[in-house]
Amino acid sequence: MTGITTKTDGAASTALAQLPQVQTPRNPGTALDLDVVLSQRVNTSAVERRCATLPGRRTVKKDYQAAWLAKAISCIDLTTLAGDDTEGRVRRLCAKARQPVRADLLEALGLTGLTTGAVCVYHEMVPTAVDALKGSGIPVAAVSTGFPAGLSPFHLRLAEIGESVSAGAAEIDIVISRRHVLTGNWQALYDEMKAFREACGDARIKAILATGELGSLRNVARASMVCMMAGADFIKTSTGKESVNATLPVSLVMIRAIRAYHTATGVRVGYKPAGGISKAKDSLTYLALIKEELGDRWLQPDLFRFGASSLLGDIERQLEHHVTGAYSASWRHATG
Ligand SMILES: O=C[C@H](O)COP(=O)(O)O
Repeated sequence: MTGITTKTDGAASTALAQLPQVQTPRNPGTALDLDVVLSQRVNTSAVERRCATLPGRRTVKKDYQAAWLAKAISCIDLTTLAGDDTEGRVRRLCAKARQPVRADLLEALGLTGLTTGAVCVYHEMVPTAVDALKGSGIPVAAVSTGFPAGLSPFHLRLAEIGESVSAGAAEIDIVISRRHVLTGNWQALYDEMKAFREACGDARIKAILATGELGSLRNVARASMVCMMAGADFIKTSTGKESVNATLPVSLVMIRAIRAYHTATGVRVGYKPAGGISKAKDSLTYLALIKEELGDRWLQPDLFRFGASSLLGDIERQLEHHVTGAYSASWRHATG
């Protein structure tokens, strides 16, 4: 991905939009340390209190908001994961990933080089996406391992990863076995995650925890830690198919696990909230949370992504409002 430049005024907007595009080293993982895993505890009411104040307290306005929204776009894994996906739909999505905002709005904002962070599809659509994104530098992410339930035979889940990597996917979003978390079988979760990581080879691996199915925030914290110890490059909340997907409390717990892992190992693991994030305002809240809890280094696409199918359309509407002062109907902004 190329660097983003923007004409919007202000040091903060410049700092946000122009941090150098880098690629963090991969997470080599550690041995499974059950003492550390079992020491993960969550004060649920404190987490809820912190999250309740966040959306109202943190608002950015005018040019700063435009710069933050451009930042959000650069961190979107633009996603289509539907049973009726076609090559045509995936090609339209990829065109949108290459140019996420209408040309006249980009021109007015003085934005150049803006793309989404990746395009995320099912395995069958990987070759189409790879072809459509050729030369753009935008990676293709494939959901894998029997997504979304993760209940297909283990050897097939490993083979699926290999197939997607061979087809050109640079990122693999795996789903963990929720039952290993629900039964406290941390060794099984670690072994599974490690095997998935090995099957990925050079492709970056995102571990989808499906947090809405893990029963408690404590389980979310422990599963996050085990997946990072087993070498996850990213931890991701949800498939988008659970009845509860990304939430701020779950995000705070996962982000703090990432911070603890970084403190212990020096390794930066990425974070991807996914599922149900469709409003520009919500994207700003997530960016503020990351900035406050992890710092600016995590506000780069190599360490932060939104998994979202419809967020981009709302961000584009907000950017149009920023430029013209008027809101247009959502159908005027093609989202693929
Ligand atoms: O990983 C991405 C999610 O499946 C997208 O969910 P969404 O359609 O609710 O944005």
